[in-house]
Amino acid sequence: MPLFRNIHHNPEFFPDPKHFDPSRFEVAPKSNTFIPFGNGVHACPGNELAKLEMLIVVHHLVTKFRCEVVGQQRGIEYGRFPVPQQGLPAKFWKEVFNHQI
Ligand code: HEM
Repeated sequence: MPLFRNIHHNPEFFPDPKHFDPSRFEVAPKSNTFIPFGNGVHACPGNELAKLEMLIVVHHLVTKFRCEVVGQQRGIEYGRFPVPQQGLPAKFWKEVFNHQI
């Protein structure tokens, strides 16, 4: 199995790879350099479901809730997948928005 983390942290493909910069994806990455769901015969079969779930969760969070991070952030832990060190405690509250289309 390829080491996806190494590919995703290769500065040749992702300059300053440890810097959280979602805007880097405004330009599509070079093919076969961004493979969060793996590839080949064992590529993740839950790929499309996972993306749909993320889209639904983010949609509801940004349209119905407000949030803020509680306490200080302590960096990123680089295991097989990057995760916030000691979790990412956050507070969410429901907000009533006046959506007029
Ligand atoms: C953000 C969410 C997810 C990520 C980043 C992810 C990532 C991955 C990765 C990197 C692999 C290994 C691919 C390889 O070996 O080349 C994998 C395998 C797998 N994933 Fe996911 N996955 C996610 C969600 C899901 C979901 C929602 C399901 C099922 C509902 C799922 C089911 C599986 C299964 C069964 C395998 C093993 C496939 C095999 O060995 O043939 N995954 N996933």
